[in-house]
Amino acid sequence: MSEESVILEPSAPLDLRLSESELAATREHVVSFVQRTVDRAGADGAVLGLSGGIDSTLTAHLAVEALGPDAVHGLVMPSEVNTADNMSDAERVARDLDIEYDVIDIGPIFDAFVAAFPGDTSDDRLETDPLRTAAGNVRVRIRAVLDYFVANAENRIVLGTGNRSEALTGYFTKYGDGAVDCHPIGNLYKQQVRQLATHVGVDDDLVTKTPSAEMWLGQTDEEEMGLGYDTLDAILALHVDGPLSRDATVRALDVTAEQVDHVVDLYETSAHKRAMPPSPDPLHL
Ligand SMILES: Nc1ncnc2c1ncn2[C@@H]1O[C@H](COP(=O)(O)OP(=O)(O)OC[C@H]2O[C@@H]([n+]3cccc(C(=O)O)c3)[C@H](O)[C@@H]2O)[C@@H](O)[C@H]1O
Ligand SMILES: Nc1ncnc2c1ncn2[C@@H]1O[C@H](COP(=O)(O)OP(=O)(O)OP(=O)(O)O)[C@@H](O)[C@H]1O
Ligand SMILES: [Mg+2]
Repeated sequence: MSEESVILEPSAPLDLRLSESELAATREHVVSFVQRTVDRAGADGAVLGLSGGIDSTLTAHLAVEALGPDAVHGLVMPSEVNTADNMSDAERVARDLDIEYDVIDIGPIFDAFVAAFPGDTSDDRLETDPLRTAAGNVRVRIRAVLDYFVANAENRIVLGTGNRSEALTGYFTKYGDGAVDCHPIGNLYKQQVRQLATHVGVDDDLVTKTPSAEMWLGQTDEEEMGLGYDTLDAILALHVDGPLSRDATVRALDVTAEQVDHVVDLYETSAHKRAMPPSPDPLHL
């Protein structure tokens, strides 16, 4: 973590945990959602990217429960900014679930994109924003292209792995990891993703791993967003999704007004990522 970044947690975090019976109901709800979505699409199964992170691991577990291992295809898509540990965890998940999977090195595809771009794409520039984010988003979008190649070729749908915390803050790449056919765990805050993962039997080291988009070396979600998931989830649940005012949220969570404003800003500035691209109203000439 860089010296200037500070991740603040509330002194009294909101307890968003689900009870065992709620976890069982949520599991059943998501599994039947995946079954229904595949059925309605007339598809033969699903494809998803496996990163070794908890969102894709939980989604893969629930997809296998819904469709059976033969109907789930995983893609592990490393590049030079992914850690070997994460990629071997991704393969471990596929092997443990007994699903078909491919490992596709996206490094050469990314290099071709960079080589085709007419501007200065020297390594120094690619490691500094705004090009660092732009380049990371290219990697994410390359994975989406490969997901859809498999979906088209094998009559599958693409399963997204986005959760509610990411959706409400816009913490995903538009038309990258957001380019999917459905989000099975899209109603769960990150804390609930971890809890459901434990409930369905995901290994503890995967549940407790530090969340990272791996768009560049050393990236972590919490450092980039400027607050920890427990704080973020609590503010989302009470204020953005819930009825509490800004001041009541500050009092209830012992967070600062600036933290609440920061989350509201993430929510408001990412509205375009949660909507269909707009066109002007029809003009009847
Ligand atoms: N108001 C508006 N109305 C319509 N469109 C608007 C817009 N503002 C920006 N845009 C468009 O959106 C673009 C910016 O959005 P986008 O291209 O997504 O790029 P951006 O949001 O800048 O970057 C993606 C963010 O998501 C994070 N991420 C990505 C992938 C995975 C994960 C993870 O958790 O694993 C996290 C990543 O670390 C980064 O912070 C602009 O360049 C513009 O084209
Ligand atoms: N190297 C990769 N290979 C295959 N898929 C990937 C890779 N990196 C990211 N993805 C896909 O993009 C999704 C979004 O990444 P994200 O980091 O939000 O989720 P995660 O890695 O599953 O969990 P966490 O947020 O805890 O790191 C992943 O769930 C996965 O489907
Ligand atoms: Mg990740």
